Amino acid sequence: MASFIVARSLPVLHRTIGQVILNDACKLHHQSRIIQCTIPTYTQNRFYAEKKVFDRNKPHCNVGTIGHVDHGKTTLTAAITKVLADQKLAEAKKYQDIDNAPEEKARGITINVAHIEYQTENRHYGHTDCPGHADYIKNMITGAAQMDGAILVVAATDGVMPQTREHLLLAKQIGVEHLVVFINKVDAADKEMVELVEMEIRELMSQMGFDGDNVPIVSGSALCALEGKNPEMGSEAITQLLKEIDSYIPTPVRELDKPFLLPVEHVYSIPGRGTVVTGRLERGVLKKGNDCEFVGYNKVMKSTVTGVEMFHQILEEAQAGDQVGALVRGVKRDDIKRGMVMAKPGTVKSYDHIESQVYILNKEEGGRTKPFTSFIQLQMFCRTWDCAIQVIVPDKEMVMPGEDSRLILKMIRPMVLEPGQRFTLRDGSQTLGTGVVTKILPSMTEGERLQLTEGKKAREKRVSQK
Ligand SMILES: Nc1nc2c(ncn2[C@@H]2O[C@H](COP(=O)(O)OP(=O)(O)OP(=O)(O)O)[C@@H](O)[C@H]2O)c(=O)[nH]1
Ligand SMILES: [Mg+2]
Repeated sequence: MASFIVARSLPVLHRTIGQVILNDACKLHHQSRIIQCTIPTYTQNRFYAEKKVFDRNKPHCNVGTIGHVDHGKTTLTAAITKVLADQKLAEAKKYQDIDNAPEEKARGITINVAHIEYQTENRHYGHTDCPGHADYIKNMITGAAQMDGAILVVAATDGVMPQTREHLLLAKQIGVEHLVVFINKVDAADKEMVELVEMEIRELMSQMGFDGDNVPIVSGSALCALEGKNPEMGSEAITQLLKEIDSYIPTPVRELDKPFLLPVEHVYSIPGRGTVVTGRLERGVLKKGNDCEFVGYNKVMKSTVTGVEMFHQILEEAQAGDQVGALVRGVKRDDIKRGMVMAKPGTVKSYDHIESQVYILNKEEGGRTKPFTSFIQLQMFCRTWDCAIQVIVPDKEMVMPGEDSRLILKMIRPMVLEPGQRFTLRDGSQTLGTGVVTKILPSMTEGERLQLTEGKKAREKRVSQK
């Protein structure tokens, strides 16, 4: 901890005083509004605090918790930080620190994804805790899109449930290939039940194209670990889980030599500092002083990066794969939106008309039961954005569930896309398929776009009348 001068308005300090350890100098200067105090890091994003420089001494890997609502993903996230904090490898996060939005506290469920940092002996981790509730699947998709591997949490008391399947499916489609399973709540289930759930998971994962026979499955109780009870199913199970994560999820090869690209996940305005955008750096290297461009939603805005951080620690340079916060100059918070891409100027463009190859899920995989034809309106999810689209089936009358098909997609607004990029298609609350961009087509005319907008409005009207 370091001493430094804070010359800010007192009400701000008063609000955060619980987290600030004041020394004698502070009390002396209290009246003169110049406060000297000792403070671990800035709180409420309002302080200029002395920050640590991030020490890149281990490979960085992004993981996270997925699974059905209430199976214990947030409890497990908190438990991991507790167990690692005991080894000085993390800062312990309480359950309430992770689910900290008022609605999350009131309902006891996760709504927004939360990013947490910890380390093992081998790697530095960014951990994304995803919501399990079906209503927040959109947030889950964004969260999972940033993971190199995931922890599937299944409660022994429930076994496989609808969002266990759906999250597995989405993970597969998004390209999260390596999963480790944690069977939770073994304190509330008997041994036979745990064994049955394990068999059920292996079978389901094999069906979905994962290596179900060999996937590491650890059983334990996140709650016991968090409360420091029953170490065998508590802290020891967490340690075992971390070992499996370390060895089973490979560190991906990062594209460091390409121009940088960061899909924007959140935008914050920090008084006195400016606008900060966060997200996972998809490729390249990002440094303070780099010129950048925000592209998406019919806009292109130029800016300059004036600071780069990871988990509130200063980065000399952010590398692909890092969970980054970038301070940018000259753009307001309201100018930037989640879903835009921050990239090296001139390296990306947005498009609204593409050709793609898409696999349409069958009923068993959670997809549609009926075929569809041209002009169906769907929602396309990609990186951190989603957008209404109209589908044209160029080669045949209709596409059956379980089929692979070439599809032309017309988007209601241009977004950043490139050949080879993967995406998910959803119809209301149902995942319909997964695809890859194969070709960029000439931009739509104003008339075509207008037709699309009118079609979307008519559809929304029909849905609201139902
Ligand atoms: N008995 C028992 N209860 C647990 C355990 N882990 C979590 N719980 C309880 O299960 C409930 C749900 O836990 P959460 O961690 O919020 O579940 P979640 O998966 O994050 O839920 P969503 O994010 O809303 O999908 C809470 O009441 C926890 O205290 C466990 O190991 N044993
Ligand atoms: Mg949760």
